[in-house]
Amino acid sequence: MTGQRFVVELFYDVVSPYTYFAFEALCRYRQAWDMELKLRPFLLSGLMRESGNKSPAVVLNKGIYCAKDLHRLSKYYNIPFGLHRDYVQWVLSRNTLHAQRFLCAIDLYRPEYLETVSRHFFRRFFGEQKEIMSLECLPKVAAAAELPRDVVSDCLQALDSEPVKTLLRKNTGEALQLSAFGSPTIVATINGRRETYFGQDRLLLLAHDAGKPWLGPHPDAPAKL
Ligand SMILES: N[C@@H](CCC(=O)N[C@@H](CS)C(=O)NCC(=O)O)C(=O)O
Repeated sequence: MTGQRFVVELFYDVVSPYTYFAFEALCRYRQAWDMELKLRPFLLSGLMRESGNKSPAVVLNKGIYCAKDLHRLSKYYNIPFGLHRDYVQWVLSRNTLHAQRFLCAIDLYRPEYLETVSRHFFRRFFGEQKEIMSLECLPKVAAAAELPRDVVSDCLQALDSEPVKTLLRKNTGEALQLSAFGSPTIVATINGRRETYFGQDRLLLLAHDAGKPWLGPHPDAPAKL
């Protein structure tokens, strides 16, 4: 690596369970990798459509496998996790446009809250198994994230505004240009080049390519002797 700051961008949609683990893992690795982590909310349903991909939820055996895989990951990362019994129906019939626009509004107007609000969408959906697709859930997520009231109302009012729509389109379009087809899409700038990785399970490969250590799910925990 050259002397430049190590930058990693996470293109993400809070509908994606694998992305929850990637998000928390990257947040945990900020210090160990001396990394600037840029959160880039995008719309997975739009990306899937534009890239010609389909949700893994439409293949029954993949769905069965993923349910097991995600529970293993929950133990590995020590992150409480579950899927609502209607999860598949929810993700196939609704999208996260409101949630992802809300995150873009926060990124535009109060970016210091983007990480915590993103985390509370994930926690609500996968920790509490409550839906995150409605407009009504936005103030609840914001309250759980302790967002100041004026920020909540400003961001809610901005949901249909051009700057917010433009940012969501920009992030989704940029991911598409980087050959993305799913979430999490992780883009690391290594020796001046932006390299694209798909999946939380590629973090160890990203670490290898960037010359950073992969220290498992808890990089800050003291090593067990
Ligand atoms: N192996 C990946 C799986 C990630 C994954 O399946 N993501 C879903 C959304 S939850 C997706 O976008 N899938 C697109 C695809 O598999 O083509 C990981 O460990 O993160």
